[in-house]
Amino acid sequence: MSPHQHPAVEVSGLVKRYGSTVAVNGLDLTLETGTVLALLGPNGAGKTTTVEVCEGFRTADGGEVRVLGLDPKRDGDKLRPRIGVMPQGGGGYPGVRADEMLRLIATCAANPLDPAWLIDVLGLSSSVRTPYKRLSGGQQQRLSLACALVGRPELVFLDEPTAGMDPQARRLVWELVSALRADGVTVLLTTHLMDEAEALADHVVIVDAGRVVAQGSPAELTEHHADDRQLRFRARPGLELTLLRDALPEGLNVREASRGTYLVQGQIDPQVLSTVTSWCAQQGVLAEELTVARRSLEDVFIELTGRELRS
Ligand SMILES: Nc1ncnc2c1ncn2[C@@H]1O[C@H](COP(=O)(O)OP(=O)(O)OP(=O)(O)O)[C@@H](O)[C@H]1O
Repeated sequence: MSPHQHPAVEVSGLVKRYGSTVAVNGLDLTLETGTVLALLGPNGAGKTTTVEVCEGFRTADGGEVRVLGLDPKRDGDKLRPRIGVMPQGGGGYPGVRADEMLRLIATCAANPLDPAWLIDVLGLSSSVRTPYKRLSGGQQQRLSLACALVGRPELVFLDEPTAGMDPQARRLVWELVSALRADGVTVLLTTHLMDEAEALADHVVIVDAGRVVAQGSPAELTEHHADDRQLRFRARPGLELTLLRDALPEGLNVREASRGTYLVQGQIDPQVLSTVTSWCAQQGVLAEELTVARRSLEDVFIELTGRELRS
């Protein structure tokens, strides 16, 4: 069978428990070869656990997982040379120097990329002799990404690849992921950053409490309610919204989406905006950061999970 006849990753009904905690609760996802999939969810949603089962680091309690057509646990020896893994939080030896670590990993690969080139591309040239423990969090992340890529994997797992990075380093990583995609490499990444998912992913899977709550391309997820807009403002938490609901036309959804963040969703017209600001004035409430916008991926995420994203 040609390797392109099956998806790069196929997960169905995945269940994983830690004692009484159900970390993953019947999760399904399909990652097509040559595409980028972003797994998006609040803290503790089960993203890392899912990725670690796919990598063969954890054993599932139920469900089916196929990675490049293989069982990650049973066929780990065949799978490992074909995948690259960037774990959450780096994972380097404290005393090892950046270039030593990358060269060591490169020696394990049949046809590695040039470590010096990767060091340069990832902006680590000035820190090659720095011990891992003295690298900044963002530098450790970049080194970890280099280690995941040096073996020219067909499929890469990136667990929060830009966590702790400054905007410039983040941009670098985005460019690298786009270049990987252009080269036909398949990528499964986890992220809390909407702009990251929107910029990089062909397919976004939103996960909450171990289950998929929505999935699609970023455009599909946001265009579902293309005519709807969202009015959003911040004010003191716990405002009583009954009077506001009564004053607004039917069909608008009004709620405190997360502590101190209020949303009015639906057909927002100038009259609705005026009603909301008048109500705020009556309540003696200064509505801060008031915006009216089309629904973004972040709005979809908050609506589905009831949680703000971690910044
Ligand atoms: N080794 C473990 N032992 C016990 N419980 C665990 C372990 N790893 C994760 N969990 C729990 O399983 C659930 C899912 O965790 P997981 O790390 O997979 O979520 P996540 O979506 O990756 O979260 P984050 O964004 O914070 O990394 C959480 O409730 C977490 O506390």
